[in-house]
Amino acid sequence: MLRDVSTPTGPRAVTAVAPAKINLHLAVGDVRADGFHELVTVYRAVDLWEEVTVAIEAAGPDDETAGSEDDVAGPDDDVTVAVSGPGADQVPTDRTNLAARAVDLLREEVGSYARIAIRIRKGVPVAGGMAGGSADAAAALVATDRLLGLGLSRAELEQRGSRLGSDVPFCIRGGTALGTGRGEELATLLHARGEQHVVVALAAGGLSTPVVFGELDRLRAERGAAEQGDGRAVPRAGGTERLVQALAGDDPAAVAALLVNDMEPAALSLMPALRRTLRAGREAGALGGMVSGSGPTCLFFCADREHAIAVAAEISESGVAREVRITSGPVGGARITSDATGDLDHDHVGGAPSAGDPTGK
Ligand SMILES: C[C@@](CO)(OP(=O)(O)O)[C@H](O)COP(=O)(O)OP(=O)(O)OC[C@H]1O[C@@H](n2ccc(N)nc2=O)[C@H](O)[C@@H]1O
Ligand SMILES: Nc1ncnc2c1ncn2[C@@H]1O[C@H](COP(=O)(O)OP(=O)(O)O)[C@@H](O)[C@H]1O
Repeated sequence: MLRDVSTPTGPRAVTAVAPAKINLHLAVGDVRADGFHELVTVYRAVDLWEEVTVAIEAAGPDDETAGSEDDVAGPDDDVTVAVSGPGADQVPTDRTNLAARAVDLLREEVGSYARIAIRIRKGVPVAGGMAGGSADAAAALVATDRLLGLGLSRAELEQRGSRLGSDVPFCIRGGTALGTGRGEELATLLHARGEQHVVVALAAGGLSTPVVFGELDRLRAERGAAEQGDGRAVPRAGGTERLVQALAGDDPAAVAALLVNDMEPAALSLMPALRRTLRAGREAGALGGMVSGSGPTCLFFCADREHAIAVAAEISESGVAREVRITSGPVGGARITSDATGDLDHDHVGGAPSAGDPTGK
């Protein structure tokens, strides 16, 4: 099954893209014994993309030693990572990079010694609650599978992805899906085809996902005693049925009325300035606004693209956001955009559909 990566035939560099996600519904349950929280979420892939190129620099000397200890974790320079685009300086370039971990996972599985160069172009806000790192892992898995000739199915790639992060399987799958477990168990929502146009307001700085989950636990514990009715309780989202029904239709206002994010109070507690951002979006006439996942990016849902452009302009003018973008969804999941022969050649690397383009188009 494993292609001989030392031969000059076949792709020597593969580029894949993977989309950002938003959570239209994010219900967070209690923390589990493994430290993760039980989630019920409606994921949607939107038109902001990470682009990952995975290239073979040189093959290892003796693939026949596959299975020896050496091939399990190669020396540090076996996999190199270069990152470009907005926020690149906040992304690790060592083996902890999720794209590098994805490459390692597949190399380890087949005992490949190939030296790999990874190039990431960021198009998703870093640490913004839109799964940029997970999208890197998703794109890297898809690209490495092709590069090493593994031929894994989408389901097999998603299963590998779940070992790298809860959001990774969805970044592979794309579209709209119900996520359960810690977010990695997916069921595609085939009828949820209504399009959403969304204004994305980036904050100055990021929020750490585990810190926001921790803050939610803290708030719930602190206010738990008050859940009898003094209004201080941290709300918990109900079921997804009505939202799923609304997503099958073409009324963006009906969808906007049903958006919910249990993590929002925790993100607001850690970054109170986000209240101003949410207020600015409401005042700009958005149909609905919410913090994106663990934040601090805020999302504003609009009637159509023209409406989104108007809302974006007003939010931008109000000065509450570091940067404002427009995007839409659903879009598909991770896919290969270039399967080049020869050394890593950036002129041949297909551009991500919208990486770095503020309009998302
Ligand atoms: C909250 C969500 C909502 O989609 O995304 P973001 O908004 O951060 O992008 C996700 O659950 C984030 O998924 P992801 O970023 O892949 O998280 P992981 O790497 O799996 O986990 C990072 C850490 O977050 C916490 N975590 C994550 C998922 C989960 N269901 N419960 C958790 O408590 C754990 O502390 C874990 O160690
Ligand atoms: N490719 C990557 N590999 C590893 N970490 C990453 C990668 N991209 C971003 N990060 C880091 O992971 C953390 C979360 O980033 P990101 O995935 O962009 O946001 P979020 O988890 O909020 O959706 C940040 O600290 C960021 O530096």
